[in-house]
Amino acid sequence: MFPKEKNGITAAVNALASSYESHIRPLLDAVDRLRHLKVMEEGINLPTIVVVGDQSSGKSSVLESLASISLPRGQGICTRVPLIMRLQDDSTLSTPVIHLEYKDKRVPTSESHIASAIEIATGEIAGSGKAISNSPLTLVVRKKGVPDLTMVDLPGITRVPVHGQPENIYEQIADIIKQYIKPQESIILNVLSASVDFSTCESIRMSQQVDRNGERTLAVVTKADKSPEGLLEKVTADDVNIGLGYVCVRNRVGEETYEEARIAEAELFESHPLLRRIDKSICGIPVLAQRLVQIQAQLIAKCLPDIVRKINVKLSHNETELDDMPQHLSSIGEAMRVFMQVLIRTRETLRKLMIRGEYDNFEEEKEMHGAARLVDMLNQYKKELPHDFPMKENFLMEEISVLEEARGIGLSNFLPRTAFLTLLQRKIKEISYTPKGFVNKVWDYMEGMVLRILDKESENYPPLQAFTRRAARNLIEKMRRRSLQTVKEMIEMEMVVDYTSNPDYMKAWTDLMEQREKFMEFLQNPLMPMVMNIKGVGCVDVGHLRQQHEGLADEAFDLKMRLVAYWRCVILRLVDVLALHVMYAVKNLVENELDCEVMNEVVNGGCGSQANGLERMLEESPATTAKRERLGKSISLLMESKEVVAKIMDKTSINVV
Ligand SMILES: Nc1nc2c(ncn2[C@@H]2O[C@H](COP(=O)(O)OP(=O)(O)OP(=O)(O)O)[C@@H](O)[C@H]2O)c(=O)[nH]1
Repeated sequence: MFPKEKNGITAAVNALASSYESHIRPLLDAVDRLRHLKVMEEGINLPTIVVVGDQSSGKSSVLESLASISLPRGQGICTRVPLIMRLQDDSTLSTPVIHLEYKDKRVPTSESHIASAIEIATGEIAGSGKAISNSPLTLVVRKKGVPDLTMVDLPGITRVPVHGQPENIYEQIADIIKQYIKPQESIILNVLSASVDFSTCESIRMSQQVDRNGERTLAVVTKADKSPEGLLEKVTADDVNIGLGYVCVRNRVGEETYEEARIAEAELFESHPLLRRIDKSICGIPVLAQRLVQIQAQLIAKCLPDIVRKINVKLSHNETELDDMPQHLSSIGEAMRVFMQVLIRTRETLRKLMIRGEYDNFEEEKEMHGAARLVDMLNQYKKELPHDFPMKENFLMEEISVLEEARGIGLSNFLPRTAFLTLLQRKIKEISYTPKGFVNKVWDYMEGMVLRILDKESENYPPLQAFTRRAARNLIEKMRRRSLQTVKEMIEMEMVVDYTSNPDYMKAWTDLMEQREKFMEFLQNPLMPMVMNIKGVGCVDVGHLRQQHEGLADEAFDLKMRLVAYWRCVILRLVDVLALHVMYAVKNLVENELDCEVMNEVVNGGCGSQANGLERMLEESPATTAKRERLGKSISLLMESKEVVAKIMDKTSINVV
């Protein structure tokens, strides 16, 4: 499929270029355009050939050989920033056109100045000295006969910091390398010196961490001229699991020209007694160039559909996020419109939750099921109220002592009303804390509900929230006070007036009084048991009434039966009236009062020098502005990227599956 090696790199690459120009070039241009657009900052990885290797393994020399240009080279750390090297074959050029791109700058340079230009640029990015940086430097070389390749050269891995290097240099370099080799879209070009045992190479250890089976790793063995012994055995044994295979090379040595270097390399693998035994299909820079061009084309074709998908997903995600962001308000009119929407939505949500019992948006949040929670609170309140007339002392003793104190001169068969009222008041006082507790509970709950809904509906406008929260709290306090006043009046009315039109009262009393005769018989007949089961009261001991209180017992029994019958009406009234009051107040709050209170606070709240709520809504928080800008930038970048990829998809036969 690929042309066989002819006389050196130029011939081979020319042949490649003519057969693949129409396919590889546009794909490469598209990927480079995406790289230039910094689409990787959006979390979209691009197909990349990443050059890694231990320090001084010969990475830069390999790149130099491929490009036939001089890069900074030597002992110690030379590559201090990721160097993206873009080689473009341009047969129309008689002299190469070279430039560097970094920090939004484009710096033209020439073949003879390239090394120093890179050193200057590296210094600007990473600072002078030996420090390293993660910001890349791009080198674009347009030259006749170079392979169309884009590769990233990374700083060499060093365990021991040399003088002037930070203590954590290893971690810093390892982090950069991992970031580049981790994505599945990266091909790892692992540069190994023939003079070392491959299994001890740090770069092998690192690439194995991200590419266990070596499927994405190609090894280039340099310095074949310096250490030819055992090289054939090493690449044949493949102890370090290199999936894409090995290519052995000899780079330029000393002041050789690139032409001289290629001739020397060809001779070396042709005539050296140890090296000539190595298969020619894995020897020399021209072979490496062919392999890389082939791998790169396959990689791009494989990755492009996924890149398109990722761009689309990211784009629609960012567009939705931007759409969901609060609208930037520029006039009071706009602020008013948005505020009214907040009010309307709040009212509708509360209406559903508190009145209609529709919980569609809060299905899982039981505490938000307002109408049902109000019923729970009412049931609990009902349970806490004593349904039977409370009795503390022995049966009828309290009634007898009250009757004794209420005696006056008059006919003895009239039951004194004051005795009835005294006992009633006493018992109502005892239970008065229960209705108070109930209304407090209701308004505590309502405060939580109203604040939560208001906060949710106005979450995009934090300055508005301060006003709406204040209004809601004030209103709930007002409603709470009103309810407590209602409870107070209700209790007072029960204490001063004994009245009911409920026919159940007379029916119940008559029913209870039918036990009177039997009760008197229990008192008068010493043979009867001491304990009697009285309807409405339960099993009671009556022995203490036999000797001393027989005279008043009959009257006290009647009084007790009236209280028992009436108590049921009182409890019913305390429950019913308060239930109606609470439901009415909640409905009123939702339908009318909340709107008025919030509106008043927002429009008139910030008196004097302070801005009112609507004016405050016009102020956007710096975080929101920054987010809006970031999303806007990201969307235009992704749209541009999408266009770049769409064009290339049209030109080639690659489809998104
Ligand atoms: N004889 C010989 N020397 C080589 C070969 N390849 C590289 N060298 C020499 O090895 C030294 C290190 O090479 P570089 O290309 O700078 O190594 P590097 O991996 O880029 O170095 P750092 O970026 O500093 O990690 C240089 O002096 C090169 O001239 C080769 O194939 N044969």
